[in-house]
Order: sequence, then C-alpha cells, then structure tokens
Amino acid sequence: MHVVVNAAMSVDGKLSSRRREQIAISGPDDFDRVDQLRADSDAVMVGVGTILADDPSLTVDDADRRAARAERGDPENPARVIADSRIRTPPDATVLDGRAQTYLLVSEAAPPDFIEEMEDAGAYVIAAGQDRVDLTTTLAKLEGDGIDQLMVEGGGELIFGLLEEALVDELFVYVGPKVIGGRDAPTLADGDGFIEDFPEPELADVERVDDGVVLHWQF
Ligand SMILES: NC(=O)C1=CN([C@@H]2O[C@H](COP(=O)(O)OP(=O)(O)OC[C@H]3O[C@@H](n4cnc5c(N)ncnc54)[C@H](O)[C@@H]3O)[C@@H](O)[C@H]2O)C=CC1
Ligand SMILES: Nc1nc(O)c(N)c(N[C@@H]2O[C@H](COP(=O)(O)O)[C@@H](O)[C@H]2O)n1
Repeated sequence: MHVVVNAAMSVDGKLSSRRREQIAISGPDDFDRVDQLRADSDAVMVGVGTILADDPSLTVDDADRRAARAERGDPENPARVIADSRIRTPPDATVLDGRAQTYLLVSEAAPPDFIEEMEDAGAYVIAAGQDRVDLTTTLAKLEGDGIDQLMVEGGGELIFGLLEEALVDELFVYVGPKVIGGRDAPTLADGDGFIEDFPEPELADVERVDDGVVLHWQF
C-alpha cells in the first residue's frame, strides 16, 4: 500500500485553532489539488477527531473527476476510512451517508453493540489492537480489500500514529498565510511526539499555490 498524507497548516504549524473547529487555511487552487489527490486514491482516511470537529464528506467534488473514475471502472468516490479507537463516531456522521464505502477501524475493546450500530449505519468494521487501533494490521487488511493508494487528511493524532509506525510514504503540506497560535491547537503531528529516531523525510518539491506553498516530502 502507498500512503500519502495531505494537510494544510498555518505559518506556525497549526491544523486548526484551540477550539478545534474547521479553519480554511487552503485557497481555491489548493482545495482543487486536494480534490485531485482524492480522485487519484482508492480510499481517504481521517481520525475520529476530524469527524467530530469537521464532519467531512471526504468525497470528490469535481463531477468530471468522478466521471473519470467511473470510466476506468472505479467507484465514483474513493472509500472512506475512519480510525476510531475510543468509539466516538456518531451514527449520523456525513461519512455514513452511503455516497462511498466506509470502513471503520476500531480496537478490540469496541463493544459489540457499537459495532452492530455502525454496521447498521452502513460501515464495514475492522477491529485490531487492544485499546488503540493497530494501524499496521488494519491497513494491511484494507490492502487485502484492494486499497493500494491511501490518502490521509488528518488530523494530527492520526498522522503521528502513522509516522510512529513508519506507514507514511509521502507527505504534502500546504502552508497558508495565517497565524493561529495556541499551545492546545492541533499541529501536523501530535500524539506523544518523538524523542529519538526522528523521521527525516526528503524534500521532493516546493510549489507556490494560492498565497502559500506546498511542500512535498518523501519518506
Ligand atoms: N488543516 C487540515 O488540513 C486538517 C485539520 N484537521 C483538524 O484537526 C483536528 C482533529 O485532529 P485530532 O484531534 O488530532 O484528531 P484525529 O482526526 O487525528 O483523530 C484522532 C483519533 O484517531 C483515532 N486513532 C485510532 N488509532 C489511532 C492511532 N493508532 N494513532 C492515532 N490516532 C488513532 C483515535 O480515536 C484518536 O482519538 C480538528 O481541529 C480538525 O479541524 C483535520 C484534518 C485536516
Ligand atoms: N486541505 C485542507 N485545507 C484546509 O484549509 C482545511 N481546513 C482542510 N481540512 C480538511 O478538509 C477536509 C474537508 O472535507 P470535505 O470537503 O468536507 O470533504 C477534512 O478532512 C478537513 O479536516 N484541508
């Protein structure tokens, strides 16, 4: 599986404010670039923190891109993948609206009634890991289901979890013209943080987009 992380951050490295509400950091050209990345992916993944904060659709906006996917025999939209260790996905989340297949990755501590509720809401549930989703195992299961190209949109907890397990192949970061600040505002990689063996990606490209810049890193 090839894993591509994409996120937009402020000048000071924040994905959102301390209120964890969705903030438009990208401009129109960057949102279009993100839409193309989605269209090129078999699945788009976020953590449940992003579901609760943003209630995203994770679908492809552009009708021509959806048509091109259908023409090559793919579903119009990539599948959606939610990592949810502590069982917080609301059954009325937009990702459960039936517009694309939705996988819910949970830990083995997920109660059977929650799994049943999510399956009734249309999700395909994969459980691995004691108290926290085992990302290596669950991504391998997704690959077994035909997901070769996985795009991850955030947030910072999930991105750190993937980096910790050395699962990231490429990282696109849009740095937009805003300063957000705040010690409790989410950053690109949160979690416990590294204290040694820091991942050191190579800079593959830098492109000016809207009033900011896209950094392309390879691991
Ligand atoms: N600017 C941008 O490009 C984006 C911004 N955001 C922002 O990020 C914030 C949400 O981010 P976070 O609170 O960090 O939540 P998150 O979206 O990273 O989700 C964290 C959750 O993922 C689940 N998870 C399961 N297994 C995990 C593992 N092994 N490692 C890590 N997490 C695992 C856990 O239940 C954990 O609580 C919101 O404010 C949202 O607006 C989110 C996506 C993109
Ligand atoms: N690329 C990007 N730029 C920003 O400025 C953002 N705020 C985000 N946020 C993420 O975009 C997704 C929105 O999804 P839908 O358009 O509702 O499908 C979601 O993952 C946000 O957290 N991204």
